[in-house]
Amino acid sequence: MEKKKSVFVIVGASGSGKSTVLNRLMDIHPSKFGYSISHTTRKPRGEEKDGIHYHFITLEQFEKDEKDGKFLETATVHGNRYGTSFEAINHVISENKICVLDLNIDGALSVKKTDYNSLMILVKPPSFEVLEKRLRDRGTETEDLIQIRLETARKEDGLFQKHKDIFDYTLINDDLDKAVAELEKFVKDFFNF
Ligand SMILES: Nc1ncnc2c1ncn2[C@@H]1O[C@H](COP(=O)(O)OP(=O)(O)OP(=O)(O)O)[C@@H](O)[C@H]1O
Repeated sequence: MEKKKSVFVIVGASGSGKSTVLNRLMDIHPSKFGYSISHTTRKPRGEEKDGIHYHFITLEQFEKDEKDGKFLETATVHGNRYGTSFEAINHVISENKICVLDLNIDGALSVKKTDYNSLMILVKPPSFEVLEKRLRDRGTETEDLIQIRLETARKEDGLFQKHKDIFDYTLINDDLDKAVAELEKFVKDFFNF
């Protein structure tokens, strides 16, 4: 029997607009999608609650879970560990929702190796110039960080090109309304709703 389609993977450079298009799509179809709750070794900030924003765990626990194969993918950001567990993904699926995963290329390749039946979308800005402008206008990063993100985006672009076969579709995020409409159509066709 064909495995149920249940995972929606979105990949793209920082600033390509992944969160923006996803949020729009989830606003249009609020009950269809769910984010898996990640595990992290970093400390909760402000109002963050364990089991809601993240599963906050110790480094020891993280390393044990990693060794036990509990994570689909892990990453280290600013010295903190982050991981997406199979359990967290399966929890979303058990609620009859499509599990949305915002991943880097390694994470996407990991999903490909599982037996999740997934839709893989690559989001691209229309050009590096536009990407630079959007990162700058977003106003969330210092100039140094913008330069680092742009350099990363150029490197990542090579990797996306190398692994282009894993993607079902490349969404060029130029005009936002058009990009969201295009994505919505593709997602509805794939997940059949
Ligand atoms: N089609 C678009 N037209 C104009 N601006 C856009 C468009 N899509 C996204 N943006 C803007 O570009 C900026 C980057 O978008 P967003 O934060 O969604 O990127 P992201 O890929 O999720 O980045 P990160 O990986 O860093 O979280 C935001 O300020 C957003 O409002």
